[in-house]
Amino acid sequence: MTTESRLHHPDYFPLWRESQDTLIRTRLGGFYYLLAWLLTWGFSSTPLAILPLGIGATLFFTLMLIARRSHRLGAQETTADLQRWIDRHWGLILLTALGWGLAHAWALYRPEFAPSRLIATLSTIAFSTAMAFSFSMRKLRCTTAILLLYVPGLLVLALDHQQQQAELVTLALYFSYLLLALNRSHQEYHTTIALEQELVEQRERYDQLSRTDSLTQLGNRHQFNNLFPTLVAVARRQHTPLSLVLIDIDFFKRINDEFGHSSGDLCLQAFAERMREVFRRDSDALLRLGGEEFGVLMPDTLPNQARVLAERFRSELLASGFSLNERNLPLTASLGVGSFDPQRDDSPEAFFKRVDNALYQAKAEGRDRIVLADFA
Ligand SMILES: Nc1nc2c(ncn2[C@@H]2O[C@H](COP(=O)(O)OP(=O)(O)OP(=O)(O)O)[C@@H](O)[C@H]2O)c(=O)[nH]1
Repeated sequence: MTTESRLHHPDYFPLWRESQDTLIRTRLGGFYYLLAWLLTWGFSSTPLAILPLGIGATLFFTLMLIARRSHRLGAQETTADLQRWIDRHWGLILLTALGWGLAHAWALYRPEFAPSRLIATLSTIAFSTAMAFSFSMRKLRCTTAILLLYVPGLLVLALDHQQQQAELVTLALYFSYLLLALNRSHQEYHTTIALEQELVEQRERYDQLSRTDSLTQLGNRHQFNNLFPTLVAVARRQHTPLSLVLIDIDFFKRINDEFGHSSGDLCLQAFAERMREVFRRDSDALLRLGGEEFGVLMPDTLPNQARVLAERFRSELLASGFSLNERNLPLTASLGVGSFDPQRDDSPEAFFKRVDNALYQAKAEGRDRIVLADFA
């Protein structure tokens, strides 16, 4: 199954979209955590005196950056693959958030960070704001990430709440705003996804309609034009058989003339139903190519198998005719049957022409018969 066709599956699309969004939005994040730490450390009063801590935290944020960047989204096969990728990526996001929350708390706690504590606090506000707006696809996880960013710092401020009251209250208020913003952003995100999904499904429906003959529900000429060259190319490349049966109803004009156009339509529908009963393989493509001309494309079908099926179709049609208003009318068809032969057919058009000539010959020889293009 291609990604394109999987996207039309209602369970697959939201996860696929979410993983794409997560990937795009996480790209820059890892870098800014590292930068914020380097600034906080570098502008502390004694960066060299806290070298082990400085290097340790730098390594941690570098590692997180590399892990995020290298956690790529491959050609994910199933919804379970996507779900696993999203879970793992959230693991990285939450771990980075915890790392930064602790770094911020440490910067608030230790006096050597006094000159750079504003950098750390501003960074916490920036990271949690970005989190609330950019990662709102999962509310619980995003709330956890904001808590991990915020709570360690708030706890440190609370320890010394007499001195830090203003900062503590401001940060706590901003925190409540972030939770409200996250809630709204979460709803907006999922409304947008639902709309997009509806569009994808609508496009699929229109696409299906444009490929289907509305009277018989078989594939139409447009579908044939798309499918035929592709199947011929596959048969040529993989050396697999491909058979084509062209069918034309005999004297169909008489039905229209004698019983009216709507009876002619009923006849075409019954004819298509009969085709579905005989050519039953999933891989067979049943098509209405024009007025009363039909085609069956049969991949992986040898000439003899195609001939047997075509003959069965012809004889059963002859035997049963067409029932109209409790009357049984005679109904026959002429058929051209052929298989793609790379030695003889240098193009899809040449193959079609060969089978079409066989159909023409079946008509010319008296109708209600099969002519094999391979021997014509
Ligand atoms: N009811 C109906 N008739 C259609 C439709 N499309 C084409 N036709 C009719 O199909 C008839 C085809 O007539 P012809 O091409 O002379 O073929 P035929 O009468 O089947 O004769 P042979 O093919 O030579 O055996 C015409 O009368 C068309 O109007 C359709 O969608 N509905």
